[in-house]
Amino acid sequence: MTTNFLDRILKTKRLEIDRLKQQGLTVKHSETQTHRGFAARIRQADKLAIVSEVKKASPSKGVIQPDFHPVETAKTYETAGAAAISVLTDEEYFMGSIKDLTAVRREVTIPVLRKDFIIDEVQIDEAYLAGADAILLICAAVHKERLKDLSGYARGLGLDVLVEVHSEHELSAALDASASVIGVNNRDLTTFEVRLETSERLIPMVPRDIPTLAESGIRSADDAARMAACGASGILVGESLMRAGTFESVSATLQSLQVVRTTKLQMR
Ligand SMILES: O=C(O)c1ccccc1NCC(=O)[C@H](O)[C@H](O)COP(=O)(O)O
Repeated sequence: MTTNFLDRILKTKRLEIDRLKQQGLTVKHSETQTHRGFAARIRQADKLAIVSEVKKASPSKGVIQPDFHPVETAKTYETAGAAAISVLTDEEYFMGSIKDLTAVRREVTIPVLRKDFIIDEVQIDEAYLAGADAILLICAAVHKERLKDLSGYARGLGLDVLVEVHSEHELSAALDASASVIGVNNRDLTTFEVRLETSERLIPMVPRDIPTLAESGIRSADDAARMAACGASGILVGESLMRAGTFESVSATLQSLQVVRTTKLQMR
């Protein structure tokens, strides 16, 4: 049997889940928290909503930003007009941390997404306790029925759920799982190949009342305009913002991506 990179990541996640369960990590019902609406921010943005990602490294690119300051980066994103922040919390493959999420959430006022490979309720509890407003669920990582369970569990805690798809088949599972937002990942997580055509094919199939994000490989105003033209409510951008460097350069990059939404999109 061949093992792809996603399988490798999920194997690591199962070990992390065992550790979290051994620690007895769980949400008590008295621990109610106020959440910033992630889906609402994407829906309401008058231009293409930019979910800006705090991402030190990735399996496909290695170290992206060696001079990594998650809180400063997130504050720059917010000042430059990001709709929300995505924090990669995976340690082993992305050099992130759940502590980065807590620190970022404390210093910004916009919603914060936990970007990780979530396959168990205990990881949702961990996200909740760390202060996340939303979590990511990846269709390629869980079976259809588990996706529904995990989405229902997160929404029961008041978290928004971004469900990520890469094919028609996965889109149907995401719709069944009552996603708050549907993300189309342009990156194939098994081969790392990036094709913006994936969003162009799938986003028009999403019912108009569900906000959508085009994810990965968006580097220029032209790319952003292509995503807006196919009806995306917003885009999720990591690498090109992380490589931008200075405050001025990050702001200029982010603002260049905030293209006008299409007429069709304004109706979402
Ligand atoms: O980025 C990777 O190499 C990667 C590999 C395997 C699984 C997931 C991966 N990335 C997660 C993401 O979805 C991206 O960080 C996100 O969409 C931003 O993409 P980009 O703008 O291309 O950094």
